[in-house]
Amino acid sequence: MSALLEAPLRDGVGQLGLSLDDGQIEQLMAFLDLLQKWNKVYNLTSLRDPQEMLTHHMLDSLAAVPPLARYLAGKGLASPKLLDVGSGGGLPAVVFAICLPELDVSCVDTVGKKVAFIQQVAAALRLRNLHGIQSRVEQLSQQYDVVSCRAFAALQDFTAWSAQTLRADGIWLAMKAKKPDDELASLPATVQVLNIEPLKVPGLDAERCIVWMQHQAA
Ligand SMILES: C[S@@+](CC[C@H](N)C(=O)[O-])C[C@H]1O[C@@H](n2cnc3c(N)ncnc32)[C@H](O)[C@@H]1O
Repeated sequence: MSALLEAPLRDGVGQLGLSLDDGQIEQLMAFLDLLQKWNKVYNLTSLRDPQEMLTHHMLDSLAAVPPLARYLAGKGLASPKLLDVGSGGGLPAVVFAICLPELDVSCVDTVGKKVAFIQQVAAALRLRNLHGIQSRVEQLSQQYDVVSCRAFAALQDFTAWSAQTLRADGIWLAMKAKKPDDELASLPATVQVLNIEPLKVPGLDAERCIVWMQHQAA
């Protein structure tokens, strides 16, 4: 079924200016298949239509890859580490791990079966840079260069609950629909907003952005 989605996926990847090899396209397609196959068992997403999964989940997540890649290239880190908070079925984490093989991606979620799904995806797609952690993010102590989220929580909760996991010189990447003015206004002085970057998702006529934030220097 989802083989029919390969052409629109390749088209979207092209529109985003991403250069992915055939192996990476195969991994993205295989991830879509696994999401569809296990959705009912693991309750990963409310979307059931494969075409919607492509646009609303996969292309939506892919749209954040070029900005993330630019950030990582600018930092020049030898082995960057990202934590995706509340990653559920692996969005955007699995897409990041496929497109950026040099990035080590950890997914934290409270729900064991969602973490089991991430581990299953990592094994099936041979993604050695993808890991699942079952925990509340508040209970983690390891630190990361980038801490991301999508459809997780208001910015003030996301940053408060994950603050101890972000290195002093690290960055938060929060994927949002339209610019969340109320949430931005509620952020404490300890969080500095660096940029609100609009995203254009191929095939989706909707507002999307990344809110980039960092620890405010004391
Ligand atoms: C709406 S889902 C979003 C899933 C995915 N990021 C996406 O965009 O489709 C939010 C996820 O956050 C997880 N979650 C909620 N509170 C959490 C916490 N304190 N720490 C870690 N995960 C949490 C939930 O179990 C759920 O899987």
